[in-house]
Amino acid sequence: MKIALIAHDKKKADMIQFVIAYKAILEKHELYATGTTGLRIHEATGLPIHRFQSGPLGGDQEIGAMIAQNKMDMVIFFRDPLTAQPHEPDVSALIRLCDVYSIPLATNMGTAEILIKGLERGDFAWRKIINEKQGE
Ligand SMILES: O=C(CO)COP(=O)(O)O
Repeated sequence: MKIALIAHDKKKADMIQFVIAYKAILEKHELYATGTTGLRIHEATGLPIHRFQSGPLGGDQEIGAMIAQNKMDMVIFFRDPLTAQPHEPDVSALIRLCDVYSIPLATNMGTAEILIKGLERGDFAWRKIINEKQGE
């Protein structure tokens, strides 16, 4: 499964903690991230991770484009709800596309833990069925 990991600056420490805690599960999947989040995760865990542009430079939109092509299976996006982002339209667009395509999305640690545990349990096998139908 293809999983996108994104965190705003004040949430990056939470994201690293999360990836370390669930490394054994996440390492079985293909990981993608916005630029700085991906770099920080890679430095902290050594996990291979495909990095897009930094969020403010288009990274959210690149991940959105993958969703629109049905090439992303899950998004974990630790947003900072207390800081204005210069690229807020991109953030909203990414969240909107998750809803358009019914892609599982967690925007905080509590929900992310449930998604990851569900992933390990096989709750997202339906995504594989959709991907196989597309010949992925
Ligand atoms: O801004 C972001 C998401 O909206 C995250 O981008 P970075 O991972 O490059 O900091």
